[in-house]
This record gives sequence, structure tokens and C-alpha cells, in this order.
Amino acid sequence: MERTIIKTEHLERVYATGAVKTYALKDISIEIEEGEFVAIMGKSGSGKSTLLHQLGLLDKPTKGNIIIDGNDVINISEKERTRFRLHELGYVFQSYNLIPELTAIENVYVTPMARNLKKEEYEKMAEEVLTAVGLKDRMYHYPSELSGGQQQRVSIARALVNKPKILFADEPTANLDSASSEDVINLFRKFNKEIGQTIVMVTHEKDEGEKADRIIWVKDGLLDTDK
Ligand SMILES: Nc1ncnc2c1ncn2[C@@H]1O[C@H](COP(=O)(O)OP(=O)(O)OP(=O)(O)O)[C@@H](O)[C@H]1O
Repeated sequence: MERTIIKTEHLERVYATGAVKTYALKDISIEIEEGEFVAIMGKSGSGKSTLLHQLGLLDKPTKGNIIIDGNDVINISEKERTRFRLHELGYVFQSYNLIPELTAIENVYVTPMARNLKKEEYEKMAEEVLTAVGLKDRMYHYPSELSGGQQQRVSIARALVNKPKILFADEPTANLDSASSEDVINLFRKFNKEIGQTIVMVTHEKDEGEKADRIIWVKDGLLDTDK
């Protein structure tokens, strides 16, 4: 049976810059099922990233509610939100944000390393996930020795190593050529199909959106129901 993993109720996010108020999100109520691969699309400035940041607990709405996996994630302590981000959620951004002084495998295991596991354990977890993204033979390379597409695959491995309930991706292919972009989307599809990974991705690319199970269209901070 399908199970709702993310639910938002009347989300609003207003940015106040001096006297100027921007209603980036006006009233967004959505539900995403566990195991769904969802794309968020819409014109520039429509509120896509703002919505992803609310769902990923990287920002707080000015009004409304968010329930993730049955938890009210708005009215909990900051400590609890941090725990949730670290253990339950994974993130991939358009910039790879790898640490240049660390090898691919070290970049991936920094997260499980923080969980008091033994070195053999977190190394094994990182190896498995790097192998799954096709980088078994690049594990000991530094970011500067990897292509953009390979670096993004390291960042995907890093996002998935803790087996997050939900993977959030904000324009993950924006800096990649078309072949590497396709690789990244195919990887998402693979993790979604094979392990039922829930994925929420912002994209500008129509063909990428079409590879998802569903597109949530956003327009001027509202759901675009004409699409
Ligand atoms: N930190 C901020 N302070 C003030 N206004 C902001 C801030 N972040 C976003 N905005 C405004 O909120 C609106 C929505 O921005 P958002 O980045 O969510 O759009 P987007 O659909 O992701 O755009 P793009 O496709 O260009 O990345 C825009 O009008 C933007 O200018």
C-alpha cells in the first residue's frame, strides 16, 4: 500500500528584505508517497528551490506545516531537526561541495564516520555506495582528478551512504554536459527502482522531469494546476 512520506499543509514562505516582501511560496499543499521519484518544475523565480529547502528542512516556512514520515518537523527543536537532516535526509546540489583535500572515499565516509562506527564499517559503506555509482576504480582519486560528472556521482554517493529516507536534489545536472546529466538521472532512477529510494528533484530540464514518476509544477509560489 502507498504511504505518504512528505505532506505539506498550506506552506507559505515570505522573504523580507528591508521593506520589500517576496511571497516565494504562497500556499502549497502537497503529498509525496514513499518510493516516489518526483520532479519540481516551473519558471525561474517560481519558488522551486524555496519549496525544496522547506521540504529538506534547510529553511523554515513562515506559515503552514510539514509532516515527514509521520513527524511534525516544524514544531520540533532545532536539535531534533538537525538529527533528522543528518540521519533521515540526503542532499545533492548543483555544486558538488566536495572537500578538495579528501579522496572520493573520504568525502563519502565523513558522514557515517560521525556515527561512532568502526573504520572498517564506514569504509565498507562508502565503498559499496561508490561502487553503486560506478566509481569503484576512482575511490582514491581527489576531486581535482575527477570529471564534473564523476564529482557529482561522489556527491550522490555521499548523500546516499547513510541510507536516507528521502534524497533531495536541487538542479543536480546544472553544471554537467548532456551525457553526464543523463548518467545522473539514470542513477537516480536506478536507486529509486532498486531500493525504493524516495527522490525529490528540482530541475529546469523537461526531459529530466519526464523521467520522474510525477512532476509538481510551481508558478508564482502556487501549484500550477493548468499543467
Ligand atoms: N533569500 C532570499 N531573500 C529574498 N528573496 C528571495 C530569497 N531566495 C529567493 N528569493 C525570491 O523568492 C522567489 C522564489 O525563488 P526561488 O529561488 O525559490 O525560485 P526558483 O524557482 O528556484 O528559481 P530558479 O529556477 O531561478 O532557481 C524569487 O522571487 C526570489 O527572488
